[in-house]
Amino acid sequence: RAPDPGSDMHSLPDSIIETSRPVKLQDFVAHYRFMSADSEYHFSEEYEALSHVGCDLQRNAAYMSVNRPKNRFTNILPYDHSRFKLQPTDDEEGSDYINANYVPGYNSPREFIVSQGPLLSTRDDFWRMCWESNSRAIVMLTRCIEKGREKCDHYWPYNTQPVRYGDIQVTILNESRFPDWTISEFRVCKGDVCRVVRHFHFTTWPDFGVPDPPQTLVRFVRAFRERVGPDQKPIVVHCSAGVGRSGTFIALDRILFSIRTSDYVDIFGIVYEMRRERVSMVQTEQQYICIHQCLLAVLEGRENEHPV
Ligand SMILES: CNC(=O)[C@H](Cc1ccc(NS(=O)(=O)O)cc1)NC(=O)[C@H](Cc1ccc(O)cc1)NC(=O)OC(C)(C)C
Repeated sequence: RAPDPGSDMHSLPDSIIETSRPVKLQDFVAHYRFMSADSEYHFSEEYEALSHVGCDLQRNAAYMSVNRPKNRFTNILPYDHSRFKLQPTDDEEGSDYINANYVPGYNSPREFIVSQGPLLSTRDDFWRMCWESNSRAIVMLTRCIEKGREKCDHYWPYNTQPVRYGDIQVTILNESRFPDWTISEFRVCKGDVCRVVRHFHFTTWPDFGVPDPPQTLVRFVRAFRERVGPDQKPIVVHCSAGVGRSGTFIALDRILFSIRTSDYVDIFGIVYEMRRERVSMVQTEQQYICIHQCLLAVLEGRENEHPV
């Protein structure tokens, strides 16, 4: 049973810290109705039961004075045990640091590298992370500017002219614009070695909010997976802080894989596992409910439904 909200989980033996709440798929519609009743009371209780996950984990690298300016937000800091480490440059303290963590997916315990939206001062590090991890896909879930505030640096070229980010040169090869996302291919080169990296940019997901309608997110994940197979990893995922929208996207991706082979779905367990690797993954209760609404739409055959 989950500890009562507000209790100090450090003092609880692992044996009673709840880590999963599987639901039989054939019961999912009834489960959703139960959780939504009484102003979503049971969704609130379940989401609150996740609130302390990860609070025992260390973030020492993030707190180093040389690294603090590399963090976009003071409260979104990567755990030491799962953080992505850049290849350090000789004796430069903090040169291995970027605000990013490995996060498990359906296909691998390190399927995703989840990061904050690059800052102008860290975008060279971001490209170094993409290169050193050999990632061939970047999922971006925020706009660069939202309501007049910078949420993410424009870390890729504005046109087809090549741009250098440290030792990495990026050139846009092509761009396909859709109503809710843009899919581009970049040529990414380091010295004479070049790769193609695909960029999946969801452009209509408000910060702290949910896609409207939720099916839009299902269709985005489908469009992404039509182009990126289960063997292609790691996949870099970011939004602005790299927790709310990024966690919601990864949770849905895992669920859409799992329902192909399992009679059960464990949304609580998926979010629990992600939060052991990166703080606040799925950052609002409405995002947690949105994951359920996406699955409901899929199970009821409504994923391609468009609002009238
Ligand atoms: C609720 N807002 C936040 O937690 C954001 C970080 C954040 C998280 C998630 C998202 N959404 S996203 O992950 O989907 O991009 C955006 C921003 N944090 C800040 O704005 C923090 C303040 C804060 C808010 C809430 C909290 O519990 C602790 C500290 N401010 C902050 O870091 O100020 C700077 C940018 C001037 C250094």
